[in-house]
Amino acid sequence: MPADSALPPAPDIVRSAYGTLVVTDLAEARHFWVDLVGFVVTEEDSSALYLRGYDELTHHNLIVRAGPVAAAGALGFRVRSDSDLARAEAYYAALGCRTQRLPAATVRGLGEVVRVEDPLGFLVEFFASAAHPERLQQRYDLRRGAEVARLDHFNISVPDVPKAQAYYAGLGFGLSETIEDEQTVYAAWMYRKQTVHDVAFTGGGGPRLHHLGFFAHEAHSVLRMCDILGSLSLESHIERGPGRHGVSNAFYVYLRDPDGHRMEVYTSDYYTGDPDHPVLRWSVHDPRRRDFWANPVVPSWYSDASVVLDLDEAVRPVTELAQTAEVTVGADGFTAPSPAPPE
Ligand SMILES: O=C1C=CC(S(=O)(=O)O)=CC1(O)O
Ligand SMILES: [Fe+2]
Repeated sequence: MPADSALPPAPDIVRSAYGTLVVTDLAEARHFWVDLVGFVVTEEDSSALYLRGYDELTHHNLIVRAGPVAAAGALGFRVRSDSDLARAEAYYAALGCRTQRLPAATVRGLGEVVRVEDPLGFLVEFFASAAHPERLQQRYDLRRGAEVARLDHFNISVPDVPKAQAYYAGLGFGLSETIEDEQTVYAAWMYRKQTVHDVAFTGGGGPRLHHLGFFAHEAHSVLRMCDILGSLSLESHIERGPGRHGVSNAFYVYLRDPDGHRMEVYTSDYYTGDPDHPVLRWSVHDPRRRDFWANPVVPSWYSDASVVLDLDEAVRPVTELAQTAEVTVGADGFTAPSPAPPE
């Protein structure tokens, strides 16, 4: 990767804005994401759903589209102005990445989009202008399920966490929290908007999408989502939690959709907007790091993630973890934290 000084200016990224999931049964996925989780349908046709949360003022936070293989498509970032689209093309060309400029409305509800295969192997899209559908923030009468407000973050599974951290630092992302020891950074959380993260890196085979994180305003929404699934005997969609994170301090639950794509309902993290915002570094030996009450992380949360597509819609090959694993799966199938250092 060229030194940052040799690169043209990076696009001014405002926030992570939408994810794209390819599903093998659109009707089944619609039932999960709309009927159960409660997303609002901005637009839909026979091949795709354009969904948004109740606070989202642009066209969508999630595109769910039909395809032959369950996979993650593009991760969408909002940039500040149209000139940032040209910056994105120049920046990624200088990185040796393939880029495409898509005419307005190619992605429903958006103006021109620059689509890129980024250096980590993910498909990302940059957009500056978007349609503004009906404002739903105070339509409490419509709220259902987890009452998701907006997309909050992407969590991506990467074989080399420091490489991912350096790439996003080059895009001007701040660092809010890490999980590390003297030798390794196992995970990191980075932001453009003034909250804990727009993107997080989980060490593992990649490029894979670990999960899409969606913000809800109240911890009650996390609990209500779990109660709804329990009431319908659909508790198998609950993978991990509910609980309180150590990292981010958010209250959370993770769900798996019918194709196994992971989503998180996430609430009450914190402000990171001051220029001297200090990094919170968690020891990998701290059992409270991922769940503040030290409830164990289920093995699937570390092992499973969604494969990703390239510009040609082909599934990207997965490179195995290229650094020390954060945890090892014990003989009983549960994770065993890395051994504490000798006293
Ligand atoms: O959003 C998140 C915030 C914290 C955590 S962790 O499990 O507490 O590390 C995971 C996460 O990246 O999904
Ligand atoms: Fe998350």
